[in-house]
Amino acid sequence: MRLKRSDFPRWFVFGVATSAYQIEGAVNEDGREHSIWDVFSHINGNIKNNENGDIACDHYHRFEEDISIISELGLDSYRFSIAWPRVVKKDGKKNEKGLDFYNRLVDRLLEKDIIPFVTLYHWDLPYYLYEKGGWLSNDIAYYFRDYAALIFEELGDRVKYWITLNEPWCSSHLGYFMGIHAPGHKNLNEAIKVAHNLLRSHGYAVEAFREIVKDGKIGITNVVTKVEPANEREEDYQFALLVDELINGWFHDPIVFGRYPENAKGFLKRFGIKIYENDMKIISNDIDFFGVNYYTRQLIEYSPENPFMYKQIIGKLPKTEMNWEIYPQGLYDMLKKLYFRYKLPLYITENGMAGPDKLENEIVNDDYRIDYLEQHFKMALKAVNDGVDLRGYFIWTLMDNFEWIEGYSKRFGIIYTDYKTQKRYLKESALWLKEFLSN
Ligand SMILES: N=[N+]=NCCCCNC(=O)[C@@H]1[C@H]2[C@H](O)[C@@H](O)[C@H](O)[C@@H](CO)[C@@H]12
Repeated sequence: MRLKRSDFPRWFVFGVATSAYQIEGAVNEDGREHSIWDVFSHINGNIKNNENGDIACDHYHRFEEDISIISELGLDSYRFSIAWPRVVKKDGKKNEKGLDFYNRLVDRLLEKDIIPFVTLYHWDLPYYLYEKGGWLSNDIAYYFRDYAALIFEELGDRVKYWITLNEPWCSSHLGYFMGIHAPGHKNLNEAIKVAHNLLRSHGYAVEAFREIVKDGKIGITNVVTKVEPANEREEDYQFALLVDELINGWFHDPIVFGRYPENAKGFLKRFGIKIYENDMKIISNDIDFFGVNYYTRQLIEYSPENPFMYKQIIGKLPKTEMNWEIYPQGLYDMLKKLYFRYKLPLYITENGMAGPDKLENEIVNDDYRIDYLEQHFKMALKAVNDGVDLRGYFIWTLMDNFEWIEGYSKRFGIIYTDYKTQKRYLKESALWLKEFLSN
């Protein structure tokens, strides 16, 4: 039975998502300062083919065209992020030209009847703050609060949906423990401290938001991975529960319950990791929704010979170009788990896949992406019908863009980006989406 837009409630929002560093380019234009990703991507070996976001999709100059495509597809909303280095200069003063770009972007969206959903931080920390300690410094929360307040003042009259942070798990664990994201540190103690300062920063921004944007809604977006035992063994089950707390609960519980998950805390303490509990009152300032970025599941197996006594197993389901299993059931499971545990409205703020997309005669036949999206749409609808207060779904992503350490080798877009010409081509999935949204 073919899924139709009218199967969803009328108020359900369909959107598409991007982030500043992945699409804007113009990294040295109009006084933009450098971010930790500008520095990290220019260090040889960090990014596949030593690529970087210097030009990306040149969205800084092509945003009108890109918004026209969003409008042409019939999407309700567009989620994008503000580049902190573009709007606050090293001396702390605001960068008028940077703010002007986002004002024009928002105004264009509103002209086209597209609801702006703004992410304040999607990983591009100003490098001048990193030099002062960055997310490791207690003071970062006050810098973030001041940056957030500036943006709320600037755009809050027209933007009513806000996300403080995108995926603090990635910023802390990939950036400070695994070292594969900027700034490339490999220290679990640092990662846990960074996670705490990210949550503190989130809390201070929410406090500022309540004073400045009285009629707005604010939340935080976490990547939510379904964690399952690799086998039916009790130990696998126990470690799956633990990993679920470490990667999911760690970034949700403090915001709703004002405390970190117990098992994960005990587990980290046994490895000598210092746990921070200050500012839990600020961290647990009420929010209006959780953003859910869903991609796949993780299979966990008890493995005593490993330092953390477990290991991740690669499952047997069909995979995307990122080698992530395609597992729509996990989306449904996690939407139910999040909603019934935290009782907060949810938006799927990212879901999508990297595919082997080839442009031939100006066509990209990505029927695998149509199937992926339809399967995940169905799981979202199932969750809504089962009582989950799910209010929208944003596809990751609008157009192929800079996929972090994968550079431009991975294509997640429903629009194909030809980086040589900067031409945009609607993939079959975009044409399918347009048809889906039209009925
Ligand atoms: N096992 N396992 N894997 C699942 C863990 C995925 C972690 N990466 C993300 O969530 C990033 C998120 C980011 O917001 C966006 O900027 C990225 O472009 C997408 C695609 O990569 C996703």
